[in-house]
Amino acid sequence: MSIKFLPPLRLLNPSPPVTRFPLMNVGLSINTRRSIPIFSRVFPFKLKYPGFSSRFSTRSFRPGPTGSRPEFTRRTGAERERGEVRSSKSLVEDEAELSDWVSDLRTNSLRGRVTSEDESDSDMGRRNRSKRGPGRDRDSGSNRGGGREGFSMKRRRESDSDEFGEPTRRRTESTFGPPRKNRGTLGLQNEKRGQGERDLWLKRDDKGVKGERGFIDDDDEVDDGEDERKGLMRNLGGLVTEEESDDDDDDDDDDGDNGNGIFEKNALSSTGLKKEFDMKDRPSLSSSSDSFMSETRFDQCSISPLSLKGIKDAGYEKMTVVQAATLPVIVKGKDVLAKAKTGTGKTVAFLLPSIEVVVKSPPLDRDQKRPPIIALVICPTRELATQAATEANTLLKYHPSIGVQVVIGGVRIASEQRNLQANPCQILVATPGRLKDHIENTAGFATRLMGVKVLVLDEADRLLDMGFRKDIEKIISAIPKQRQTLMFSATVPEEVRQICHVALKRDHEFINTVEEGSEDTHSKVRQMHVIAPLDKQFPLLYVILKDHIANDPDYKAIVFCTTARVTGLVAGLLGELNLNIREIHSRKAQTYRTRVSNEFRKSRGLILVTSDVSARGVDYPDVTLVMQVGLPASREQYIHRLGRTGRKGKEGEGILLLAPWEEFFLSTVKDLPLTKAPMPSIDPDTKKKVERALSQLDMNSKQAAYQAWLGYYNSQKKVGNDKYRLVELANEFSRSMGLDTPPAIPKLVLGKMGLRNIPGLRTK
Ligand SMILES: Nc1ncnc2c1ncn2[C@@H]1O[C@H](COP(=O)(O)OP(=O)(O)OP(=O)(O)O)[C@@H](O)[C@H]1O
Repeated sequence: MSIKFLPPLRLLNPSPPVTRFPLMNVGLSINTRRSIPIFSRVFPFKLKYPGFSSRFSTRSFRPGPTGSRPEFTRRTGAERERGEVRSSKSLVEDEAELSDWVSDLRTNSLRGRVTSEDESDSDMGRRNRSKRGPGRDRDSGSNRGGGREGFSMKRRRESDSDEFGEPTRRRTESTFGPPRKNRGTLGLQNEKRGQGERDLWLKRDDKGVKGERGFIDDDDEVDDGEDERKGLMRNLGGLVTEEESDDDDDDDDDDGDNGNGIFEKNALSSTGLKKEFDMKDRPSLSSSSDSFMSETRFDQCSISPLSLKGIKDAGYEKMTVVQAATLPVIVKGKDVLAKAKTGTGKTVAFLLPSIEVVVKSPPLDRDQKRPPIIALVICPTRELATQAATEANTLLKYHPSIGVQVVIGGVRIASEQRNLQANPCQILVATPGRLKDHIENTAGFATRLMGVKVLVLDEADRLLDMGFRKDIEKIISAIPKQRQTLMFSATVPEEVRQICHVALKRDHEFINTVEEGSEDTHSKVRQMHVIAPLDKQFPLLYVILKDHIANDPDYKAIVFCTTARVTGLVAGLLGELNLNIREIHSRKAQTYRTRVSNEFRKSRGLILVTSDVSARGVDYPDVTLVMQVGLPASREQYIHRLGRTGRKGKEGEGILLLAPWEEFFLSTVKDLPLTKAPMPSIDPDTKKKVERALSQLDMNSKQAAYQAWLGYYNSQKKVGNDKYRLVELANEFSRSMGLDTPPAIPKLVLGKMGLRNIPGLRTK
């Protein structure tokens, strides 16, 4: 048996010294049976599937090899200064604050505080807002984390009107010559894409999700500022925590298990250390090295017969690579941090074992006043949460006694409360802000959460970034420590590895299905960049989209923009240019977002113009092109956005449109096969057409876009550091919208941005 070890560099890659995570120290006595070391050293991962490392690696994080108190490394003052490893500090800064929060919950929950069913969401929202102070709200839509939308202090309600009416599909001529089949947008090979994908947007009316509409009321729009939080991730380097959860770590180290078929050898030895893995034990992969499918069938794993029936009905026979790699480990009860490329079936990978935990739990007693929630799935966006709940319902087809519900921002909390009471569920899918609202305001909810046995953080790196982490910490403090935690993402930057102890046990497995030396993106997705000054970008966007449409009548494109307001502007422009577009961003009502999302899922011949609310996880089948206009907030965000195409091993195309001064971004993705595209030409007619369309756009939308643009780039260190240059660039953007004079910005907003008295800005 040949055993491959990972390169020494990686073996010498311990996490930073970690201290006891203060959150875990607060009044939750439940299931805490042992004291936890104050410091622990996270040991290098172990290769779990030797010889298989080229396909995926798995790392086990453990205390010292002898089980002794782990060592820790002291940091020098200089290191601290550089912020390489910051001293252990929760984002919930005051430990006492968190402690009070939790004990308050307990008291209220035990008292059975009743929230009036008539209490409107807005009332509650107001109350919460005032409690949290301005700028603290999340799912209820405050502007947080640096004012991605120009620091507007107040969110506006938006009507739920469809601005674009019926599709206006029009065949257009290709800028690069006559319409060509089998040619990419920018002249590259473009084969016909697979058709007839199963429509996964199944609805089950007998379950909590009831499609989307069942839970979504019409009249309350609040946006959760998802856009506004992006971009913070990159700053995590300076905010890395050393804290560690103080979970027990040996209970899960059970000695192998009984019936996990092919994965039997993956058992842990009685010492808690892994046995080496034999090549023949690894899940075999389908013949194509690029395939996301494995050769392992679901029935080869210890899954309940009813779940297997559900899987079969869903059309799944074999596991995807990430499912085959994680399922056996998860069903043994281990905590798992898993990395797998976009569109490769991570949702099923965490839902299926979570369902199995519910199956093994005592059945729900309908008369129980506060039936426990057993599996808690947290997703960063509403669309993603709804999608995960829908997938759960698909898998639960033959488990009529297991219920799923979703709680997300933008929906009346009172209606969610009614549903939670009327249809007790064992699986809850939630966005963080709304979940926290329920913990604080829904009678008996905190008690129900004490039944959680599995916590899932989907898009884990996102949920642990600064925009969400504080809420996640609070949520974690409200559920039992003795639980299994699963974290999944297509991107797991080192910073996240270092702070994952916020949620995971020390002995968790890191299962990385991205082949060693391979990119984080799919080889079947052609990636190109176009560098052009701002004044050329709108015409270029139009030309590229038109060319794509001409090449592929079955096109389905997504255009990502930097902020919600810029998205609104671009959507307006492309609509004015008679392209068949829809728009989704956080400034749109949730009902509208849901409707558009569903429509786009089913459609062809449509362009979705969106902010980063659609960047992660959303599974739109057969997207042919992903365009990213302007600086992506981070390398991770670039990868997730691109991942909306090329799902399930299909082909796709990605084009990144940057200004020359944004070219520095390319260095952050230089390991990805991103090539320079031939510069499309803009004929004078096209130029005029775009100018005319711009002139038709509402001034308010231009003003809002300008302010948002300024806010976004101000928050991007590389651009925002030089305020003078930033303002010059913003005014260039303003001119690109056809404005001779840049719009005025309220003084207060400029003050918040740190841009007062910068020449070139107009104030009001
Ligand atoms: N075993 C399977 N066989 C075939 N298709 C599958 C299987 N498991 C999942 N899928 C399908 O694969 C697609 C992508 O799955 P999913 O959305 O979970 O990907 P993901 O890895 O979570 O992507 P992202 O990183 O973008 O969130 C979905 O349409 C899903 O139904």
